[in-house]
Amino acid sequence: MVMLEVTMKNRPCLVVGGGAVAERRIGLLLADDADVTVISPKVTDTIEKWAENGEINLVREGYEKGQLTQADFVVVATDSTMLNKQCAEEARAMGALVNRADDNNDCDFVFPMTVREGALTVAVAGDKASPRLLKLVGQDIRQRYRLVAAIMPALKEIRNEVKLLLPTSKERQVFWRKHFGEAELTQIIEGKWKLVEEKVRYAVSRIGIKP
Ligand SMILES: C[C@@]1(CC(=O)O)c2cc3[nH]c(cc4nc(cc5[nH]c(cc(n2)[C@H]1CCC(=O)O)[C@@](C)(CC(=O)O)[C@@H]5CCC(=O)O)C(CC(=O)O)=C4CCC(=O)O)c(CCC(=O)O)c3CC(=O)O
Ligand SMILES: NC(=O)C1=CN([C@@H]2O[C@H](COP(=O)(O)OP(=O)(O)OC[C@H]3O[C@@H](n4cnc5c(N)ncnc54)[C@H](O)[C@@H]3O)[C@@H](O)[C@H]2O)C=CC1
Repeated sequence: MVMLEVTMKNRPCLVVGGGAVAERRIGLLLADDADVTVISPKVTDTIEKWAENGEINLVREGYEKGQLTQADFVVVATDSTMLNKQCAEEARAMGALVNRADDNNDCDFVFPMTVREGALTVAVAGDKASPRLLKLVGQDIRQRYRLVAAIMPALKEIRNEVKLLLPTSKERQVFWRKHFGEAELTQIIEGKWKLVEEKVRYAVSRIGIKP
């Protein structure tokens, strides 16, 4: 599998099933403004609220063969293995990519464990070995990189300045490789961003000045 970030805005997505797993996936899709349709006779309270607020289109029926509407991504998450298998086959025949909650070998795409902390997004996948372990790793990463996330807006600003001062991509690459490396990352993690910022800003101020 190749890990990608996909823009879901206005993209037709279908979720079959309305339980806890479906709810989690719908939440992720809505966070990027996907066009979500849910097919399920029963749904969780949260899914019910999304439907009331017009955030999703809810079809209150049990999925039956031949009932799927066109979608780019289909999440299959009913509590019946037989139904899930049938639904995944039908969705694929329509050309959709399928995520099947009860069988990790029958997925065209999976949802990696994703942690967001400010501007930082880290996604962790684990060869489908243990979602529980992924969750723990994700929590650990969020903790470890909290300070990194916090300084990202400041670093972005410096990067934009460097873009204006150094005209070629090659020059910018050389600049960043020289002034921003593992040692700086360690300092940021240790809460010493101000020191790093000072050093990098000094280097920026020296751009164009012969050593
Ligand atoms: C393949 C994948 C496909 C996919 O669904 O995309 C898949 C498949 C399955 N999960 C199962 C079980 C559980 N999944 C979770 C939790 C999460 N599962 C997620 C991803 C993925 N799960 C994809 C793999 C990604 C990869 O590994 O690279 C996370 C990361 C993201 C998310 O779901 O959004 C989310 C954590 C985030 C969160 O909780 O916030 C828990 C933990 C819990 O509930 O506390 C349990 C119970 C404990 C356990 O089993 O470890 C079962 C067995 C069902 C059964 O036994 O019947 C299958 C099916 C199978 O294994 O065949
Ligand atoms: N991928 C993952 O992270 C996990 C996957 N699972 C698997 O996913 C399955 C679903 O898990 P939960 O959401 O917890 O189950 P759940 O029991 O909470 O929800 C099942 C949903 O399927 C719906 N459903 C039943 N028949 C249907 C039909 N004909 N058409 C449409 N919807 C129908 C029900 O109305 C209900 O909303 C589990 O059976 C399990 O195999 C379980 C835990 C985690």
